[in-house]
Amino acid sequence: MLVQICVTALTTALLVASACYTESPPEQRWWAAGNVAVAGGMTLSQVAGLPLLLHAIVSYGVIAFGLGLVLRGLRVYCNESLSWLTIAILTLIALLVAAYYTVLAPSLRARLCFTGFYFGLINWAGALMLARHRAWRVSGIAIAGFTLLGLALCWRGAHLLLRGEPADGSNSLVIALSALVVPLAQICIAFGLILMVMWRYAERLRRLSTLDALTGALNRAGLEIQGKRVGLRALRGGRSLAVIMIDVDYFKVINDSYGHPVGDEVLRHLARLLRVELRPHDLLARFGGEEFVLVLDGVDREAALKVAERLRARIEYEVAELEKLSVRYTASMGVVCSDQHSYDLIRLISAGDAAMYEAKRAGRNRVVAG
Ligand SMILES: Nc1nc2c(ncn2[C@@H]2O[C@H](COP(=O)(O)OP(=O)(O)OP(=O)(O)O)[C@@H](O)[C@H]2O)c(=O)[nH]1
Repeated sequence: MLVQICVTALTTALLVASACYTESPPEQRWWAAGNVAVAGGMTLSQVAGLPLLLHAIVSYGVIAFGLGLVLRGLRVYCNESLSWLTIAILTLIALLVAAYYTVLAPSLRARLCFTGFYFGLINWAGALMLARHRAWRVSGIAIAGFTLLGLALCWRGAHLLLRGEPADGSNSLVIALSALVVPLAQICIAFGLILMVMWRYAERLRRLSTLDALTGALNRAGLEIQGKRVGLRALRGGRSLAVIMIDVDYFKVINDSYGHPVGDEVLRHLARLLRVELRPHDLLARFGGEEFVLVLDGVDREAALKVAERLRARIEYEVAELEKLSVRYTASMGVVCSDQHSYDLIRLISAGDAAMYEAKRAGRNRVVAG
């Protein structure tokens, strides 16, 4: 039990330290608070000489409360919530049953059996919550930890139920094994939870570094990474790759007439409109100021021209409804395809750009093939 308390203290310190980072998400704070409560409850249950109320009853309530906070953190991580009422019920059940087997029908065996099964089930509920979220690669270690801890606790409970008083079984293989498995599972859970948060940070950073903050389209870095992938895929599959360069006409006039915030809204409006018209695997990137790029896999020159013409007409027809005003705008487009050029995205973009400028020179609001 001393090993278990030491490991609990260590994993709690780890979770608290990681939750102290100012940008830590709320779930991490719930996990840290929950672990502090569990560690406190375990210590209370082990300190001899404490009043029976604290030692045999309150301690289990505190552990159940701590596990409730951990569950709340897991729900927050999965973008759901767990009410305080549920946590209060979890705590109350532990308190009432512990009180029953301490005061009304005193039995250490029954109390330990119940808490083994009860805390085991709560840990399984944690594993289930994460499993339902289906991010196995990210939360696999934490799921394994919760499952293992639940298994060890239920196993201990079942052993006590079948074998009699804890004193009889304290030297048994089951108790020895569970004393090994419980700390191992606690370490798995602590590292698994921290890993989940780190993974989320990494994913957020990756998104931030490849997406344009204003429109949500890919930025140049994102286009470079994903464009290369799409180009290779098309080349290997023997499919055409089309690029459409889109540039808003007289955008400076929109900025100068209505102000930069309205110009920004127009760019957002255009990105939304383009996204709606595209297939899920097409790429949309903001190439610079008011210029966007579309990369279409498996689309030849004729089909790309049709797509561009459809988009041009849609942009011309649509009205960007902003807070107090409506703005109409048009766009010029340059269309190129790997059939006439190469699969090299940089070359396709520069050829598409030349075609787009041709469209500008020819009077704007038109599509030119390169
Ligand atoms: N609101 C806003 N304006 C931007 C942004 N990036 C670039 N711009 C503006 O976009 C305008 C681009 O102007 P120009 O290059 O002259 O192009 P244009 O007015 O669209 O003219 P043509 O392309 O020839 O039809 C400039 O005024 C830039 O300040 C942005 O993120 N938001």
